[in-house]
Amino acid sequence: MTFSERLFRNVQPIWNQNYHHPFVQGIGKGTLSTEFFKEYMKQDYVYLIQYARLYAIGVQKANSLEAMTHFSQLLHNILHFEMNVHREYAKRFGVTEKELEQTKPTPNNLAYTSYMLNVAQNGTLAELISCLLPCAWDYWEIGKLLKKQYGHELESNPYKTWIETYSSDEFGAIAQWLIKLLDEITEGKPEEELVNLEQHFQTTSKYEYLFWEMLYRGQDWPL
Ligand SMILES: Cc1ncc(C[n+]2csc(CCO)c2C)c(N)n1
Repeated sequence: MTFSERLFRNVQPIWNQNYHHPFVQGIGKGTLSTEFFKEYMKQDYVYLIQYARLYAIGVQKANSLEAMTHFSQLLHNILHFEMNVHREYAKRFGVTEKELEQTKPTPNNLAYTSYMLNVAQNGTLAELISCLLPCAWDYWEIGKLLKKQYGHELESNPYKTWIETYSSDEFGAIAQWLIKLLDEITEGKPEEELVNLEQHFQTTSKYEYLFWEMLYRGQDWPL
């Protein structure tokens, strides 16, 4: 079994919770209120700004020119394409780009990105990938599952673009490339190191769940 197969198998209890989360299901059915989705776009926008920095650190820590080039491509794509989905939705819902950019991250959002940035800056390339992979992989799985479950009524779903984006082969290819690289660089590594990497993978998977929770519960700072 490859390391990524082990990660995938062990993370299922967490990812299942993500998939069944009422916020995610609301996107799939198209019944999630505009107000909720608007808040999600705002929080996710500032999340992606921080996430993009992880790819920049990937450029810095890459173990080959090929990996370096790929990380820089991912950095470009997130800034120009994925964040554009957010900008388009925001425009549709009357949120300006400035408003998006100036969103204050909630406690969970800030904790999630701070955790990844800390590991990325102080850890190895394998640690960096273990942290950022659940985000790319789990969303692809969610996108595919929602498309399978609700694909027949997608035309009338206001969140169609979101579902189409994350279930697409292009997004799948991002996760697949990260998986391949992680499997390559962890081959033959001692169990102790793999346990540490799996810990990062599990932690950021739990943060993915907490991201949906914070949106659903309207988490904010107390003061
Ligand atoms: C909280 C949160 N988690 C995951 C994603 C999805 N996502 C973010 S970056 C990326 C890979 C892009 O190269 C993917 C799939 C999101 N938007 N928001």
